[in-house]
Amino acid sequence: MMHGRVVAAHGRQYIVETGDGTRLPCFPRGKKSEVACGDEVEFARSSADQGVIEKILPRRSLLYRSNEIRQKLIAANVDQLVVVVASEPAFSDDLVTRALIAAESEDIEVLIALNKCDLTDRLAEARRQTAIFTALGYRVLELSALHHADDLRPHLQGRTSVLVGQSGMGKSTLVNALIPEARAATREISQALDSGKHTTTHATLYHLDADSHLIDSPGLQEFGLGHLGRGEIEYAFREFRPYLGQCRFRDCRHDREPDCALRPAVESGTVDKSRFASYRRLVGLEPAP
Ligand SMILES: Nc1nc2c(ncn2[C@@H]2O[C@H](COP(=O)(O)OP(=O)(O)OP(=O)(O)O)[C@@H](O)[C@H]2O)c(=O)[nH]1
Ligand SMILES: [Zn+2]
Repeated sequence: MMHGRVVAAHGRQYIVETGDGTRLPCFPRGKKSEVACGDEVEFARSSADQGVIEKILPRRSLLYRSNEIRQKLIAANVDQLVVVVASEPAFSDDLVTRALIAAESEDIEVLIALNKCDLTDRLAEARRQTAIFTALGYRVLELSALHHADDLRPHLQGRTSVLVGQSGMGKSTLVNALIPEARAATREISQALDSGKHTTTHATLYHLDADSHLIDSPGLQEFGLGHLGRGEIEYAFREFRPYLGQCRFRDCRHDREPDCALRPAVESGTVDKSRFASYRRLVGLEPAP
């Protein structure tokens, strides 16, 4: 049995890399594929150019994505989530909040990268949006992937980070600037996995240096929170924590229950109203926009 790390995931196919840099396309044993990019695995060679993943080693962390139908794993063993937003086009606060919740629930650090700061038309508005997160203690880094992508590099040092963002925020521009061989690597991986078909991989891990790694997860539109209960979601709103457990009812949803401890904090402005509105949408008290 060999030990390796999953550096690319596409459907049920994976590329596993060993310590000496050798790479092998692998399938998981069994029908259900629960392997994620970043996983440490034990695998065996089943033919000259293919292997079988026999075992997933214990994970430090695990992030999910989802569509309407099901949850999928996006990345394992990451220390940091980098959420790329931009001055334009406008970005969704709810999507950022979803990403933050996914990170909070796995104890992953968060960095919000506000990209395209060279485009100033909407910059003030974008800064108003990120200020809410800064006030909550999240780090926000202003960036221009086109001109100064290297500004992100120190924040990736010594960690495994996963980059997520809505389409158009400049995530690909950032990856290509930080990892010049990314395009070639992507081509190589899709060849190995799909024998030439033009499909993008769900997630790819790139090495920045010996102990700094970046996982790019294309087309990530939405963070699946289906695996989280209401209690975990409310806890992930870090500014709610002082009020949790203070309501009259233990299972208070902070909706219309009497003697709710959280609602007065929202009404007085101590807790940001737009964040409370996100909470209501995320737990289904309010329809999603
Ligand atoms: N002015 C400016 N434009 C940028 C910057 N970063 C990216 N862009 C542009 O924004 C557009 C979208 O960038 P992409 O890197 O393709 O965005 P993406 O987030 O990867 O989007 P998808 O590929 O749809 O997931 C492109 O036209 C980029 O050239 C930046 O820092 N400044
Ligand atoms: Zn309450």
